[in-house]
Amino acid sequence: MTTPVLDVRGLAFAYPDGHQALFGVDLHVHRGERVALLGPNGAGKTTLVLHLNGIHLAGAGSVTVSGLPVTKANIKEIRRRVGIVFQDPDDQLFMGTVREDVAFGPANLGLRGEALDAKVTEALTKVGMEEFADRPPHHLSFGQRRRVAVATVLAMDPEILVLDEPSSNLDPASRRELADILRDLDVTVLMVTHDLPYALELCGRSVILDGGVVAAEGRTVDVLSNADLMRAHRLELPFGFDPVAAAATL
Ligand SMILES: Nc1ncnc2c1ncn2[C@@H]1O[C@H](COP(=O)(O)OP(=O)(O)OP(=O)(O)O)[C@@H](O)[C@H]1O
Repeated sequence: MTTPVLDVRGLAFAYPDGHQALFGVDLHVHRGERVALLGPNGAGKTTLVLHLNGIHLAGAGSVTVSGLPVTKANIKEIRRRVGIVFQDPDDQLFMGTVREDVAFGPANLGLRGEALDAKVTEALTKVGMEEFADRPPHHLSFGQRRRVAVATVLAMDPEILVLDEPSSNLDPASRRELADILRDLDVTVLMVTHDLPYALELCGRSVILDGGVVAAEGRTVDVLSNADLMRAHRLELPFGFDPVAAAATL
């Protein structure tokens, strides 16, 4: 087996108020995989994600991205390798135009001129937003802003794309369009989601985090069709949704 792109080992973390959110998490994501991170509210999913690019630093254990440990000293390179798309695109878009927002990261890495323009166009094209390059982000719809947020991260050529609740607040058509975009990207993905059909559609493997530990993992169709496991971790499928039947149509 190759070295995982993302290798989390024994990760434990307590917040400054003493609340322990992670109790020794092991998670491995290999190149080209799309993995869903599932779990009830308060399980520690966001806390884990915030360790992947060094917003939080491990209390115990380690996080390694393509062999490079997430430490203060490596933070710049880690943030190039790990692109996080947060739940609220407004946390990520702060420039006057879409083009400037997408250019911000690669410009910080020293890209200039035509090479920078080409990188911005490439990233916006991947998310179908190239026509909106000169618009102010706050003139876009929520779904369009989420796509631009994805483009700001893709422009950095990340080794792993981490998405926190990518389908939240999207109408059904935007939700489907984003799924089509994500499926076509040639990038390793870790996706936190409560949208279980979305996890099934996009991610071959799912990991359940609960109580700050990995409680189970396996093929998404197997995880979602295990009624006892689902109940134990407060995971609920939409009424009438049959994961085995749905998986057969993918
Ligand atoms: N800044 C903080 N200080 C103290 N405790 C925190 C802080 N942020 C989160 N927590 C606690 O850590 C635990 C894990 O929270 P986290 O946000 O990682 O869960 P989550 O799985 O992402 O939940 P959700 O599905 O609701 O987004 C929770 O008990 C939460 O109350």
